[in-house]
Amino acid sequence: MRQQWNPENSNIYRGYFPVVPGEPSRKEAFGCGRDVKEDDPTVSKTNWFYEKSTWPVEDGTLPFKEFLQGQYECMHEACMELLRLCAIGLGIPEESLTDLFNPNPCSTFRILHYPPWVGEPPAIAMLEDGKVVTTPEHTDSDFMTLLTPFHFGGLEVMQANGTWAEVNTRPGSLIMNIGDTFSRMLGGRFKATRHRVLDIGEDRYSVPFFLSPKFHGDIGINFLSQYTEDGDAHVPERFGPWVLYTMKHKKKYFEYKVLPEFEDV
Ligand SMILES: O=C(O)CCC(=O)C(=O)O
Ligand SMILES: [Fe+2]
Repeated sequence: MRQQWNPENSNIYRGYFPVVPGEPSRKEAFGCGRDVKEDDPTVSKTNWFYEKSTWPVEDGTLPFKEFLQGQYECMHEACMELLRLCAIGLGIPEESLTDLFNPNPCSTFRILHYPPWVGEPPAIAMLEDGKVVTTPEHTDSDFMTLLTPFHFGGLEVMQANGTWAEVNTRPGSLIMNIGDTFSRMLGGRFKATRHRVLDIGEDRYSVPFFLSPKFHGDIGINFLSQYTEDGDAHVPERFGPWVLYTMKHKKKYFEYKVLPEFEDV
């Protein structure tokens, strides 16, 4: 469990977080990343984006750590392939987006459990039409998300006309969401997907892979003009400080409320 909920633990960012009463987001989750090399000189010790993933003790019945680490790499590779296709579609060199994730992406692979509301949900979770959320509407702050929803319903996306549409899940398929980082770099040419999760009245599980650039990756605006020599000049900006500011001051998700500041230059 993260330090926020168990002061005996040193992990701040990776690991388990519990259901928090009174929050409109009703979920518990375990998240892991790809560990950086112990002595990587490019990674500051105070940078908790790169803290080592923490793992539960295993009893041998399920290779939990090995399975999740394997799935992380599988999802990472799928994202790289999708980004090569995006680059081709945007008319820029094939590896111009994948470079942002090499060698130390800040991505998180998360397994999520949404228990149904028990009793009356807090007013903050209720929608006007009587629906109840277990995750309020939001866009993901990352670059791109690949989501495994299994057969569970409950996920809704906002359409271009401003109305909500239910996502029909197909077991064996993935859902791809564009995140704020990618959308902002492209001046909104790819739109960040606004989405929310509704209470389905029973336990719900989903597995998102939040693809995030390396801490020093340049995610500045007008990204394309570096290649097209067209439009306003690119403004370099590092992913880490930008997303930290967004998470702490703009989005204020309960699971990130107490993230400490750090200097990493
Ligand atoms: O559980 C889902 O279907 C979506 C999860 C989600 O939107 C998120 O964790 O950001
Ligand atoms: Fe999301």
